[in-house]
Amino acid sequence: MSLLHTPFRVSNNLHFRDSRTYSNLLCWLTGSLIKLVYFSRYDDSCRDDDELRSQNESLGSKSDNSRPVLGGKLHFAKFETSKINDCLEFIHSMKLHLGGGGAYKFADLFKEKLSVSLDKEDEMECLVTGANFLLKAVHQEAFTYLDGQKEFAQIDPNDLYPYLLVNIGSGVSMIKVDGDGKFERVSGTSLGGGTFWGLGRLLTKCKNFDELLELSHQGNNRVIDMLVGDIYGGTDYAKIGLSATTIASSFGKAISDNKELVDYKPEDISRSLLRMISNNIGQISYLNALRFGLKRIFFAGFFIRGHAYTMDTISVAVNFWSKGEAEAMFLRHEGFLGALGAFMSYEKQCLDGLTVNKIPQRFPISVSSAGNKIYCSMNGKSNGNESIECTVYGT
Ligand SMILES: Nc1ncnc2c1ncn2[C@@H]1O[C@H](COP(=O)(O)OP(=O)(O)O)[C@@H](O)[C@H]1O
Ligand SMILES: CC(C)(COP(=O)(O)O)[C@@H](O)C(=O)NCCC(=O)O
Repeated sequence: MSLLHTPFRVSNNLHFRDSRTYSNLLCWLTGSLIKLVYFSRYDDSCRDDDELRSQNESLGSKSDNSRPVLGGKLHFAKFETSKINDCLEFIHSMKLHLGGGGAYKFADLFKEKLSVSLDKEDEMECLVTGANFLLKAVHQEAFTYLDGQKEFAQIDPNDLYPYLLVNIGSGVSMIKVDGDGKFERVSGTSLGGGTFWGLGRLLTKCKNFDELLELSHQGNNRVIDMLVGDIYGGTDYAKIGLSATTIASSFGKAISDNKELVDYKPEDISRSLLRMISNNIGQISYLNALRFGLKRIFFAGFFIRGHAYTMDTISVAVNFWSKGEAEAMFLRHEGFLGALGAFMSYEKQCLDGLTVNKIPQRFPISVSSAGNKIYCSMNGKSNGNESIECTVYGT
């Protein structure tokens, strides 16, 4: 693991009891994107602690009157790594550096600009902690996506394990998760989000990731991909279960066409590339799920970006290779698992005995995490900058 890919948190004194201005920042700096997770407490004039306590109790969450309670929100934000200065400015303007988290390559920068030091965390461990937390605590976190239909999955926190977590960042990690802190990284592939963005940038001259993704909407992969039908005179190869429209060879037409790069539309290139990467990840993921008898596969990482075509392609690949036996699921907070996991570990280490109690507004879900009860609800739109309402109990 390179330092660039290491999650960090800022060490700081956390004045938990005297916490009117409490904000705890966790900053995750990796190859492409910097993720921030931070907690801000409600303005005392908006909600008082008794109100929060009784709200939780009315929803079934037991609280201890002797412990201080903080109501607030967990916020999520992301910045491109090249825009580290915007990120620092944001942290500074929000005064987040006064409370907590974040990465090594930028240690000096953080020290110089914000006067905070950075601690190192284990990436896989944080990913798993973040995934377990979200899957157990956040209502409507996981969903399936097929043929344009998004369906939220009902996850029973008591029947979550084992599952395969596929994190699609710059590269791809496949992790078999058996419990809290119990996991094994079983596979991976270097053909991931960085490959899509890197090759896409070179081949289309797109200036940013969103532009490349947007292009793929309008493209037609059949212009560049060689289909089974292209090989067998327009017909299926039914005997081995391949329809005429199945991709036989990604980018395969580019070898036979007497064309140069400029002759292809960037839209078509983007589409083919997106399908190639998504298909491949879906297939390898399923094979690993099969290897360990795992029925559920959760896909995360910022490559996905809640993009319909990406999710659809991954779902179709899993469905195709498993003959309908396995199902791909996606997470609303796809890109924040590591940051959230590091935030959770910070809570555990620095705030001994802390209970995070998240306020369920409509769908209370009780989960037990390291002996603590967690309740939560979501605000905002999926996979963007959003927040989770929560209350925090101190010791
Ligand atoms: N704004 C963006 N800039 C760069 N890459 C992006 C952006 N949004 C999504 N991505 C995709 O997300 C990938 C990085 O995913 P992420 O989960 O942040 O992993 P990493 O930890 O490797 O940075 C990129 O390789 C790219 O495919
Ligand atoms: C090295 C990494 C864990 C780093 O994580 P990332 O920043 O890509 O999210 C990941 O890129 C990866 O698992 N790459 C694939 C390596 C392989 O198994 O071939």
